[in-house]
Amino acid sequence: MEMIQLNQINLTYPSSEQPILNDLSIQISKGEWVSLVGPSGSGKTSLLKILSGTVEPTQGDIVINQTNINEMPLKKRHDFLRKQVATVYQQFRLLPQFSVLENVMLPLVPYTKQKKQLEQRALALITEVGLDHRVHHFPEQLSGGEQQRVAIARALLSDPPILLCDEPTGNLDSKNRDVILELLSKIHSTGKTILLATHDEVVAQKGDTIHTFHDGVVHTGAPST
Ligand SMILES: Nc1ncnc2c1ncn2[C@@H]1O[C@H](COP(=O)(O)OP(=O)(O)OP(=O)(O)O)[C@@H](O)[C@H]1O
Repeated sequence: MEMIQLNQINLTYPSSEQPILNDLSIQISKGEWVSLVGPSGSGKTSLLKILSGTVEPTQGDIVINQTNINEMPLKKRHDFLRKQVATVYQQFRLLPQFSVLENVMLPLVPYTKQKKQLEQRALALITEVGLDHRVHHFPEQLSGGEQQRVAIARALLSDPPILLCDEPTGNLDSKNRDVILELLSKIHSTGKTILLATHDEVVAQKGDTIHTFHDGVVHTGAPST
């Protein structure tokens, strides 16, 4: 079953004339792990932003989980995407003044009355990423790899079927990279669909499919075995 369909997506940012994505059409199955590779500036982050609703394409249809999101009013679209998609960033993006537990809980605090249940879920996710001994630490007290594990727990809080990862290991050494890849593999095995942009060949090879971006178009291939 298809989880994501992108039909003839075009993207030109208002401030430039150069199209970033040119008639891009890709289908992604439920549970697929897709690597997005290609030179800097080729549009990988832009595509992830289109899927998280932070950038609107100039043209084209986006169908997520059988729902055409172009046809939705803005607020409904954002509510829908909040449940379907979560993003993990290269820079972790944790809030420094909040503890690990608070960072993981925060995205759903405005939407939840049952704070105790939310806390229990956050604690379970923190344990799942192997950081139960760091629950009350603050981001600056954690290594980069640990911070990224917190960010992954935060992304999983709403149990979204789709995880977007933008260069998630770009700030990590190879040992921490491997820890994050192992964690993502575990998450993938629970049925999540993963789209991961990377410049790291080792990371790209983890995908079931590799989409290579170049000059606004995309070539699709399988990882080498
Ligand atoms: N808000 C914006 N307004 C104008 N141009 C933008 C905007 N965001 C990105 N761009 C441009 O769009 C192009 C694609 O950027 P994008 O970040 O999608 O590339 P990328 O493949 O993810 O690059 P990298 O591998 O360096 O992260 C770049 O030339 C960038 O400068």
